[in-house]
Amino acid sequence: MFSSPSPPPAPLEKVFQYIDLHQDEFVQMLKEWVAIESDSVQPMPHFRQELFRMMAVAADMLQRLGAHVASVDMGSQQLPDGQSLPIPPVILAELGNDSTKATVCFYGHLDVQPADRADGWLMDPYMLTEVDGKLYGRGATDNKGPVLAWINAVSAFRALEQDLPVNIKFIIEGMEEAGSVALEELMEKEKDRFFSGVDYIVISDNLWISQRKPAITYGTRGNSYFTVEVKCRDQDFHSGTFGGILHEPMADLVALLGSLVDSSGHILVPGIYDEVAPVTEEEINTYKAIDLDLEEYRNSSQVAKFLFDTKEEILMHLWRYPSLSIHGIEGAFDEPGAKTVIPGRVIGKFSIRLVPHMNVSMVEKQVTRHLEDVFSKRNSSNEMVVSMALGLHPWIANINNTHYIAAKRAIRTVFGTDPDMIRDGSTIPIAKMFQEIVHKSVVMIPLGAVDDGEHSQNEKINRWNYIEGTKVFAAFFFEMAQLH
Ligand SMILES: NCCCC(=O)N[C@@H](Cc1c[nH]cn1)C(=O)O
Ligand SMILES: [Zn+2]
Ligand SMILES: [Zn+2]
Repeated sequence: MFSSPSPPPAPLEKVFQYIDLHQDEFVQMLKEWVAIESDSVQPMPHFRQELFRMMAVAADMLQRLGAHVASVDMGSQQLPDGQSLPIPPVILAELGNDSTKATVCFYGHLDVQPADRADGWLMDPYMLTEVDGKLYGRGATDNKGPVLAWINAVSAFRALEQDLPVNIKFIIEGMEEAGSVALEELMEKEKDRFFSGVDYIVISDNLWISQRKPAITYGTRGNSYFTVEVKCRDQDFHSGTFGGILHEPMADLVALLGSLVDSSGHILVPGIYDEVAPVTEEEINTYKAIDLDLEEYRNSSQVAKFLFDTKEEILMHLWRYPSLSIHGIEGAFDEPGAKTVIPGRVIGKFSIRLVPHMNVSMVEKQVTRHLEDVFSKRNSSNEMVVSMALGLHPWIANINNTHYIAAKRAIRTVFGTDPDMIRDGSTIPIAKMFQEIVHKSVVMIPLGAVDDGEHSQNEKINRWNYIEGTKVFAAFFFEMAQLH
């Protein structure tokens, strides 16, 4: 699949050698970062302390590299149970201020998803463990490895006393997995200050679609997340005493949830597909060019059969069509055993992944109207309340922008192949914020392979991806300077 990469341009040769020679140090650094339990999802003081420690370690490292570093106080987070927890600082750092050079800003996050050995990890999730070139540990690929790869690339130039080809800025947060709490306000505040001199944004917080072939990401879906509450009363009922004489909340809710999507994945909410961008022939050709082995993908996902049979259909339904997922029911009886309960109040949760040019508030109206219609036909005496808890916009970029060209060249230099040009079916809300608030164009340069298992048990990054990814970032600095 790959031709062997031609030798890197002379200025990069030493940098690549340096990266190869120092790879064990880079892995050791990742080990130290993974050992910090910077879980932003579980609202416990221990994890918050770890998050603060993580941000301090990163700030210190950037300072030692010679960056000017500000750790911005983000205030506190009010939790639904009344608890208030401090938000870890966001790092805004800059290295170089040469007006003749391009300024590239890297966004990353150092918080992680929860991880517990008892959930099925084969090793301590906070002890980076290498097996067959795979570096297992929570945060290894999401997102500590890629953040470190960017820093390693900068440090290689510094150690060799080579002039950095671009000015670098960093925005690094510690609450991404909890929804990037308070980040939007910071971006509003900083758009004419920290971000004013930035030319391009790079994010490396997603994965390739292949195990071996690199990729560049130019779009993500958005998400509108709904809750639908059906309530009879605040207490449960005995089904022997009340079964047969009630409109049961759970029966209403199951009918409501069952009205949303059919067995072929088609969303049944009227009007929902109206604004979806029409498919073009040119676009279909881009999906054809992508190197996806459907059988390998299906097998590694442990799924018997997908809803669609061809690569093009699968990619389109992941990236450029909306999808509706039902996530769970709060208040439902979900324990083992045969409890004869009728839940008195239940809350269903589902979300719709949004694509260009769907509009969040239009989707909110369409979903609410549809659920009200279905509910009214049931003549239920229960109360129903629909709310949209999250409304995240889809993001799509122009792949002809300079930083896309630089990223493609950098990947070709390191891997000897052109990248897959991909979109991502999930949501990285900050990309749209950069576009809408800061008015900067984003390129996503993922480093991890499709089987890295972000958010899952046994998350890993391959040593190869981590080290070659470090070279990609170094080559990217060089290519950006050539194109500027
Ligand atoms: N590959 C990057 C994944 C980032 C991610 O998991 N984002 C979340 C964000 C989100 C959307 N709705 C609620 N949170 C995702 O689920 O897409
Ligand atoms: Zn992430
Ligand atoms: Zn994540």
